[in-house]
Amino acid sequence: MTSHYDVDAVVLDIEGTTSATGFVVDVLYPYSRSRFAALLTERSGDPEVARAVAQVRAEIGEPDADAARVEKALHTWLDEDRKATPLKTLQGVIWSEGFARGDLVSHFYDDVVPELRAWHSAGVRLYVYSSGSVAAQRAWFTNSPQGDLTSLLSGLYDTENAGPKQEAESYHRIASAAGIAPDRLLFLSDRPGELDAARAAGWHTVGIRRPGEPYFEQGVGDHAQAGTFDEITVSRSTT
Ligand SMILES: CSCCC(=O)C(=O)COP(=O)(O)O
Ligand SMILES: [Mg+2]
Repeated sequence: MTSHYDVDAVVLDIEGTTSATGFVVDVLYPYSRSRFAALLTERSGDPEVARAVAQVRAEIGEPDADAARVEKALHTWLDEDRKATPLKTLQGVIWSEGFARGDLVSHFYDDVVPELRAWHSAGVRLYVYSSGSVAAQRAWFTNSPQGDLTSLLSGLYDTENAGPKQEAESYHRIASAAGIAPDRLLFLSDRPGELDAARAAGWHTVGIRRPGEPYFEQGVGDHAQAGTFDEITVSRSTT
């Protein structure tokens, strides 16, 4: 069934929504896993790396953890697919360099990019809100099989600049940063907890349910749902 939304902006989750979780887990995760050790030992003085390492140490409650212990924690979080902010920051450093080097090309489901172009042409602003870091998001949209998509985007939000994805406060923060009223925002995500938080902040929500994705069987509760982006029509009235 096609649903229609009159909104000023659509905010996009990535993994499970625009793009396949399998691609992230099978391609991106191994790429970062094999490069953490070098990053932690050779670039510990980089401010972004140092800040993330301090966050890992705080999270595991070991202020003096050495590089090997930090690496072990990162591997455990990877195995659990835990969306920990410092893990995502360090992955973002590694991935953005991998994309720039041409080692990586991102993935978008076939229905996504044509709809993003159509919504953008209709004057609807597009934002990303993902657990992946802003650096990773930028690299992801720059290096897509369909070319550089960053001109479609008005802003990028992650758990560092907006907060946890399952807390309503994060969605209030994004609405206020974007200068858009909550009821003029539509959030697309595969995870019911994220959709619940967005709705609690007054946003419209559509759960994206794609066969084979981790949340497909669980469903998206009582949120509106779509299997593909072309089941959603979006426009922006100017009155
Ligand atoms: C380009 S971001 C890489 C994917 C990732 O690491 C991630 O955690 C995505 O999570 P999402 O919140 O988009 O489901
Ligand atoms: Mg997701």
